[in-house]
Amino acid sequence: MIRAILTDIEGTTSSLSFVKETLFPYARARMADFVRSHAQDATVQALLAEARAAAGNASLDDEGVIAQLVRWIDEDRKITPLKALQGLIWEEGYRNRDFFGHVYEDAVRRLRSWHEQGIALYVFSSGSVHAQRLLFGHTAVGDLQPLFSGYFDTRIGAKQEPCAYSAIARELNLPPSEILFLSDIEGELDAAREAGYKTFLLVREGGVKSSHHPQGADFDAIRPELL
Ligand SMILES: CSCCC(=O)C(=O)COP(=O)(O)O
Ligand SMILES: [Mg+2]
Repeated sequence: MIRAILTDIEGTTSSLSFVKETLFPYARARMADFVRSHAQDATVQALLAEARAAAGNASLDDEGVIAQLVRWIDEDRKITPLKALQGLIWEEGYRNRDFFGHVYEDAVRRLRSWHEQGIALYVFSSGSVHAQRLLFGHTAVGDLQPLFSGYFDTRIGAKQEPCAYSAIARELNLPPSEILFLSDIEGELDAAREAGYKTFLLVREGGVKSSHHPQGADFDAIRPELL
């Protein structure tokens, strides 16, 4: 019996195009100004130090770090300090209503229904926990944060490593076999399955099918017998 559902965001609850065509360009265009204007902020300083470590170059100056961060955005690298900085930049975008967090209608409906049934809902995304809360807190249908019991990002581990899913199960205090993980990426589902989770692949528009995970086009394809 499934007691908790852990969901990915990009390509799963939310469209790839919202992340790649709205969020990423918004942060890319503002990264340099944001870093320069917050260079004295302790949180930003710590993230820049983490970015230098991830780049393997402790002596990079701020302009060098900015250039590295922009390269990572262009390469869609899931580097933890980059993801944290993007979240801080997106905060302004949500606050100014430059965009809403995109969540598919079927995902909103099923998340609400599972929440009503008492199934605990969690998020696991490469986007920072702050960015996850912002996205679900500012959707076109309102604040969806009350549906979720918790959020995880790559600070707990990489999404294609089974140990990340084991660590999340420990945090949830649940056996992995009672957690269903939803994602659009087979490698993430393989890692979750190796950790003992149940899995479901979302094959939304342009998505890639799997030979070995239950799958469907949207959340409505997640049949009650899977839960
Ligand atoms: C939290 S919204 C932005 C998502 C993001 O930055 C990203 O890289 C997508 O990662 P996911 O693990 O949700 O596929
Ligand atoms: Mg995804």
